[in-house]
Amino acid sequence: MSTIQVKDEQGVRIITINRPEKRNALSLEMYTNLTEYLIQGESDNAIYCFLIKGQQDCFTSGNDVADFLKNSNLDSKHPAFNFLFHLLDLKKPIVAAVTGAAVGIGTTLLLHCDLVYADNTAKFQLPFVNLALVPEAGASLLLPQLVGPQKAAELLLLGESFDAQTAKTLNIINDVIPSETIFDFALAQAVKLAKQPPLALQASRALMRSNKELVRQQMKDELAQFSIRLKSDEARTRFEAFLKK
Ligand SMILES: C/C=C/C(=O)SCCNC(=O)CCNC(=O)[C@H](O)C(C)(C)COP(=O)(O)OP(=O)(O)OC[C@H]1O[C@@H](n2cnc3c(N)ncnc32)[C@H](O)[C@@H]1OP(=O)(O)O
Repeated sequence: MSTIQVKDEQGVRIITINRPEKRNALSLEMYTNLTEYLIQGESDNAIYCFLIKGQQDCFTSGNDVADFLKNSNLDSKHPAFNFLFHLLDLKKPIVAAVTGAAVGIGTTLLLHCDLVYADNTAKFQLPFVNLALVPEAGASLLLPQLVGPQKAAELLLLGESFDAQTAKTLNIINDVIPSETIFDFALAQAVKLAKQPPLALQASRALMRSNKELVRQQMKDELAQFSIRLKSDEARTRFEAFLKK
């Protein structure tokens, strides 16, 4: 079974993260596949929108922590960061359906999505500092803009988990949807987007993201810090502690 599954339906490219035994932790190969599916979908004239989801009990636990230990050399071509830069440059809209854990990049990628739905099992967390790292995906810029600097400091510097209701109050997600219907609901919303006039949809989306170059620069600055921190003793100690647990 592939760890990233893809299915095209009613003009929507549905991307499902599928590595349940590791709580959908994202390996290098999974990032590469995610990026390929985004690139293919962008150039496919029959695709108008993306939907990203995980399993019913887990969205993604974020970057594979074991990979952090094995591959500590980072640049913009690293599969995780390459994926994030492609996400930034996407023209077609993205819907996300979050169920269970959405940790690290599992939460920050949502800041690049257009419509985000979660169920009551969703648990968001940004444990970058806890892992002796720094935020990525432009979260150090986008999150303070979205939730205010004090709340962003609480989420990013303390790195505690928060639930779907909190995420809704903070405007990180659009709505909380019952677990039984969340995937159908998210698909229906994606199909609605797919039926909009595509050029107007994409042009409007681009206008709403007029700070894109600022976000790109922030992502480059984050990457520079991230790669320094990733090699630090304090980070390696945290990764080893998690893996030994
Ligand atoms: C550029 C991007 C950066 C980032 O994304 S930074 C964030 C990195 N992610 C994390 O730090 C999250 C680590 N995972 C967790 O905190 C917990 O897991 C969860 C809260 C997500 C779920 O907890 P529970 O339901 O108790 O599951 P469990 O027993 O901890 O994990 C089950 C198996 O999955 C493996 N696993 C979970 N998350 C990861 C991960 N992120 N990287 C590698 N492995 C992971 C475990 O080790 C274990 O495996 P075994 O059954 O072999 O012992």
